Amino acid sequence: MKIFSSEQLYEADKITTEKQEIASIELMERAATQIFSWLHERMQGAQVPIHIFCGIGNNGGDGLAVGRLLIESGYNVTMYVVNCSDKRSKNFLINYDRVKNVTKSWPLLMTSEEDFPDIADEDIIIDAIFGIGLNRCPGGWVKKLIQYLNGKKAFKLAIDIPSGLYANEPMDDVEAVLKANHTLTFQSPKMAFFLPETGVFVPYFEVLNIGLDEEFILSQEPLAQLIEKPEAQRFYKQRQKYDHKGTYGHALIVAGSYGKIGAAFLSAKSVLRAGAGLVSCFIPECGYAIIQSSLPEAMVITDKEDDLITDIKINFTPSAIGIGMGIGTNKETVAALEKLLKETKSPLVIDADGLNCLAENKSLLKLLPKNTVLTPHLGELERLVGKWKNDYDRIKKTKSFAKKYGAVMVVKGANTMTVFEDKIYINTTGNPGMATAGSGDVLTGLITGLLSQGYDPLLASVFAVYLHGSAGNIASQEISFEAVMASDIVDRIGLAFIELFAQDPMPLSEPKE
Ligand SMILES: NC(=O)C1=CN([C@@H]2O[C@H](COP(=O)(O)OP(=O)(O)OC[C@H]3O[C@@H](n4cnc5c(N)ncnc54)[C@H](O)[C@@H]3O)[C@@H](O)[C@H]2O)[C@@H](O)CC1
Ligand SMILES: Nc1ncnc2c1ncn2[C@@H]1O[C@H](COP(=O)(O)OP(=O)(O)O)[C@@H](O)[C@H]1O
Ligand SMILES: [K+]
Repeated sequence: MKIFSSEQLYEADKITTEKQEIASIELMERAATQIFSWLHERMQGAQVPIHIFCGIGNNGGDGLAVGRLLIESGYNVTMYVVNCSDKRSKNFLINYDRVKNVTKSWPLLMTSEEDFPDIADEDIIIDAIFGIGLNRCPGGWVKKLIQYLNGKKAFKLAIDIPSGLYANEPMDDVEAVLKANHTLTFQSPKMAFFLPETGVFVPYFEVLNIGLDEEFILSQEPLAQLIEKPEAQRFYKQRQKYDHKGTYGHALIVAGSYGKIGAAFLSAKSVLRAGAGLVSCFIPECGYAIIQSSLPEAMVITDKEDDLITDIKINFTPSAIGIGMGIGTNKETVAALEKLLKETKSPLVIDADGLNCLAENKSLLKLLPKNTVLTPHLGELERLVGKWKNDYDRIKKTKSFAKKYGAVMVVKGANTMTVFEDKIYINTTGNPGMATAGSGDVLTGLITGLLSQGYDPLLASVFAVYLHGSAGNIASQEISFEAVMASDIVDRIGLAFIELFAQDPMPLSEPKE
């Protein structure tokens, strides 16, 4: 699924009404009907009080239209107009009149704190105050209203976007955003849903297709591409009957130091689970017996030093190299990394201390072979690109870093974001159970394993991130978020491959047109 900007959505809206020869009020009715159906399917006529807070723009118009449809079906609805300005939109006014025609009374007008209504814990709040047309920070009593609603336990459903958030810009005031329980958004998820600062206001969302012009949508370069199951399925390369282990490459993992040999174990195991034909681990001498006995499928080459990596000597050309997990940032190790960067022709993934070595020795960055994959978490990213003002500034900095060094940047976290050239891919799998020691090592192994099988660096990264999150999801479903360890993730990579092509259970009801 593609993520579009608010500007693109307004344009799509305009082109759709022109091409389909419909009035924009009809598009609003489509949108409102979808929201009504969503609610009706779940509420089945229940007389739970529903409070709809409508702004004076088209988001408010949506709210009024939803309210009217609910009332016509016998629901217990109260509508409020959050009268923050006189500039009511045309479609707001049409729906305002329609409400009057159906209910024989006007919605309640709110102009100050005195108008805030009582809301019980069991009630439902619908937020139609501001949509993607928010153009300044909600202030005064409107901000207080948002805070008042946030203080209520009632279930909060936001239309299009929680009020106070911009679709694709940083928010102004964290205190002036509605904390929605669920958001029903039109046509395309918004960028704000996937970034840590703003995404907390959108714990769950669904996209409603309101039939905007397909041709226009397809012609647009999105802000980002969301990676869900259908996209991931297309990445998968089928194995052929006469393939042999040579077909899938001989990968190299360079990892570990005294006390951190586990990083080599986890990443090398992950390389094999990803499907590489062979894996060799280059580790300090002290890890030899550990890896040989814990992972007999892997071959082991050791450094001349007992507890550090100082000189990476190998006698084969790896099909891919994953380097950096638990290696430390010792001077000799940095020198070993520098030599490898200068000499290798293999596709490369650099993680963890490998990234810290680069950050502490920025002159090494210009040695990065083109298309090298870097997998920083936010701490490591900051050491590479410097401090950022907000999530959008971080994206900008990551993009320019990726361009400058020709790197594929895999920025890890919830909704891991892969950045390459001008493109952004946002992952949808994974869960907080994966915030555990070594889960990043497993990801590096997975990327290395896919590179080894001939996936190109960008594809290997985006696909590995998806599979890694999916393995984490399977693990947490089995044993809880808390109990997941990196070993559990690595051992479910196989199930993640199987899940990729598993049929989803039948939906409860047929999708609506
Ligand atoms: N294709 C689409 O994208 C469709 C969009 N629709 C709805 O239209 C919405 C966008 O509507 P609008 O462009 O009218 O914008 P909004 O309804 O989001 O709000 C903008 C209005 O509020 C005012 N305003 C903005 N920030 C304010 C603030 N901080 N304090 C006080 N007033 C403020 C603006 O001046 C403007 O009058 C979408 O979010 C969606 O809900 C739907 O009706 C259907 C189609
Ligand atoms: N809240 C979360 N939701 C989804 N994925 C997460 C979450 N927290 C961590 N992860 C994933 O877990 C991995 C953690 O990697 P990293 O921070 O490098 O850990 P380590 O250094 O311990 O291996 C990343 O792939 C990250 O995307
Ligand atoms: K809203």
